[in-house]
Amino acid sequence: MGEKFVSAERPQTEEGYQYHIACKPGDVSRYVLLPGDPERVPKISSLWDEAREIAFHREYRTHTGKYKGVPITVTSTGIGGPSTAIAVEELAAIGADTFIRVGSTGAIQPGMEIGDLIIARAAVRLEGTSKQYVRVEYPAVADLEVTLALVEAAETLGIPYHMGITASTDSFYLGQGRPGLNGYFPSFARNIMDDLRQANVTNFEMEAATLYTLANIYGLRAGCVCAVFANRVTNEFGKAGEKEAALVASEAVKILAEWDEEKERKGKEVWFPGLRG
Ligand SMILES: O=P(O)(O)O[C@H]1O[C@H](CO)[C@@H](O)[C@H]1O
Ligand SMILES: O=c1cc[nH]c(=O)[nH]1
Repeated sequence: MGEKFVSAERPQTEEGYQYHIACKPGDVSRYVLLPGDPERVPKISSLWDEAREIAFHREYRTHTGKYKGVPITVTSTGIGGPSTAIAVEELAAIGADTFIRVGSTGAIQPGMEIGDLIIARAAVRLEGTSKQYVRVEYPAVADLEVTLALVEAAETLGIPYHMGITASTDSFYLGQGRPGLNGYFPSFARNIMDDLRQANVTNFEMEAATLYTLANIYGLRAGCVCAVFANRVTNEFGKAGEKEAALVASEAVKILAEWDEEKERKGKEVWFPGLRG
């Protein structure tokens, strides 16, 4: 990428390499999958027709390739809002406009098992990053088309899913109602899981609220599909459902590309089922 940057406000090189993600215009598709874990990047891109590593800088690992003929990118965000906001800022600056978080999560409602998928139509903003962008009343809502494409993808592939509202936190432990070290468990943390469960929130993770908030502010599209690693009702934990989440997200990109083409052909701003054919 080189070491010479042209701006302190938006640090990038003359060729347009972005400071953190180390990618430049032309390196990424408009459709980008966003796992937190960099180790998930090759697992996801191995499901595509072709892929190559573009960059691996800090927590940001990027592969670009094709899934069923559609150009697609995956970039890891690392854990939490701050690094996710950086990924969205820099990816959008080089041409990305549609994001799908492919995460792991903790389910808090009964009937959600390890390995199940949850598609989040909205996120509770329990993180801090989005609050540095816009006031707290602003909605962290998923894009309608991306969410619908995730549903269509799961149905097409025959992969079961739940639809839900995620709560995105800055803390995996206290913030998600887990006791801290040596049993530190103040009352506000003790009650958080039950309060959210009563409000029909389905799961905990740490990035969707930041992603949705920034996407809405900037006129980008975002959605999220997560695999349940933690069952907070039965207190079980297991790493399952990653591949299914990756397949659903990749298939959703193929579907979105078709819908985007259909919208353009018919001069419509929003895709709706009646546009088909
Ligand atoms: O598996 P990823 O996508 O990283 O997502 C979840 O896992 C991490 C916590 O273990 C947080 O980033 C959380 O959102
Ligand atoms: O419980 C969980 C599992 C995965 N990721 C989270 O943020 N929480």
